[in-house]
Amino acid sequence: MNKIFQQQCYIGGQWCDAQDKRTLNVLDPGRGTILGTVPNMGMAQTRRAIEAAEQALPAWRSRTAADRAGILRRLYDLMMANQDDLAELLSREQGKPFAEARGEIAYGAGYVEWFAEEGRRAYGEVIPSHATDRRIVTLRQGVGVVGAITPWNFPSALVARKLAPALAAGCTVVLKPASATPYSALALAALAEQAGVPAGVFNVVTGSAREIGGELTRNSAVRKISFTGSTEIGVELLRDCAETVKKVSMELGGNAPFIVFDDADVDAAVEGAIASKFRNSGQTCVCTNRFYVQEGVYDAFVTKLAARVGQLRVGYGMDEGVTVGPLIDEAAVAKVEEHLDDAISGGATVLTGGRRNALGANYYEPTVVAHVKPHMKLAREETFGPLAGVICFTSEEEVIRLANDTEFGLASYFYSRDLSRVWRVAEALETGMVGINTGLISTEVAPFGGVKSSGLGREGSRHGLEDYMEIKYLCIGL
Ligand SMILES: NC(=O)C1=CN([C@@H]2O[C@H](COP(=O)(O)OP(=O)(O)OC[C@H]3O[C@@H](n4cnc5c(N)ncnc54)[C@H](OP(=O)(O)O)[C@@H]3O)[C@@H](O)[C@H]2O)C=CC1
Ligand SMILES: O=C(O)CCCC(=O)O
Repeated sequence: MNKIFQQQCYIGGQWCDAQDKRTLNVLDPGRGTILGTVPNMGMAQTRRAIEAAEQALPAWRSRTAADRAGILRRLYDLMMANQDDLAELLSREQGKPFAEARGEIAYGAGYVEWFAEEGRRAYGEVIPSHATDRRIVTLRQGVGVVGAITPWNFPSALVARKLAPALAAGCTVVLKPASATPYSALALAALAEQAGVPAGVFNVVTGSAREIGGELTRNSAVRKISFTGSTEIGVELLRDCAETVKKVSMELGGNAPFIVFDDADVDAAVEGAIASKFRNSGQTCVCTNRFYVQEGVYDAFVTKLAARVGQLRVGYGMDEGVTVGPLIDEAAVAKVEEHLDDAISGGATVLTGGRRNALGANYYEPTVVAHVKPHMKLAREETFGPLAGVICFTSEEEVIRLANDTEFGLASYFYSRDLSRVWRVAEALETGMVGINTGLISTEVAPFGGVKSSGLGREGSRHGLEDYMEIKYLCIGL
């Protein structure tokens, strides 16, 4: 554990403190205790990290793709060899159950392995020419220095999902991880160092979001910003990136609908609902935020869902058998309470849960509420917690209108056994990702991303590499 538990930042291949030695405490959300500290850096040290990334860029981008792939492959091996230690660190700083944390490490490593392979296939093209004395060729080249900003809900996998395509494409990276969960990112930097990632190719800066973010977005040496987090901050970053016309990837908030039609397999839908709603205690941007169940199966679905949710075991992430950990902080618990109070005051009924858990301030019981109405807060705003509100609907046309009646467009889910309906509904839903008869859609081989206010760009799949590359067109006179 000692090798990967780093409490310093990583800049230009050196582990370092803030210039003025200021630090931030990092808490264990499950116990409220202090896990350690990290440097509280600002603008000057971010600039230094960008300079280190700029200096490392020419040598890194001129290595062969196979060479970069070999280093990424070693990083993948190291992540898997250290899976348990990484998972424990992740569980302690973020709160998710250890088994889920192990899953996140493997999921993140999957991106590293995928992009190690995909980087070798960054082909250009030869285009039939418009003139007999010219030839047209395109090259795909890495964008340059990348600024990456990641959230606390997947502190390891979301770093890997940005770092791996960037490095595979020949870019260098300055990362600002979430202040609540910096250790998983610093652990990846330690493993990247062991894997042979050269000094300056991957830099991690912790501290003031405004100062670090401000420098990353305004510095003209940074050619791309890749952000995962709230829509509010994403919009601010987009505005700040406009001045230096950076390429951007934005993976922002969601409000995923989960629709169960009368012809669905209700038991399968209940299992899908558990996976999609209660993963990471409901703190995932693709988590279901509102359930729509058709009138013919409504009662059966809510009864079975409540019974199944009642079996979930709330507890400290590192304790055996725990399936739902704490939320990240008390503000997150307060948001769940606000959404539940709003629903109850509008006539919704609690079927299970509906209160804080005695384990501590950040724990909340997994909750199911029935007779929810589409105008209620829990159906309009991202709850980001273990609260499942179920709305009854009558027709396909009505539910499509309700599902699309949101500024967000990240993920959606539906259950149906009617093939024609499957195509109709999949095409009509205004989201970047649709889970059909499944509640789990995340994998490194598929393009992850949203439409509308849920973001720009795709992560994972061959499209994920594209987001870190530019096309250069060569017109060759003969
Ligand atoms: N799409 C998703 O996966 C996520 C969505 N959310 C949604 O957002 C809500 C709020 O969560 P929150 O953690 O506050 O999300 P934020 O968007 O505030 O944080 C995400 C990341 O952005 C950083 N950040 C914050 N402000 C700035 C800034 N001005 N410039 C540059 N970087 C900045 C944060 O740093 P720091 O930690 O230092 O503040 C963190 O690294 C959640 O309840 C949820 O609804 C949250 C997380 C992930
Ligand atoms: O919350 C997110 O940003 C999504 C990360 C989890 C996933 O990839 O499914």
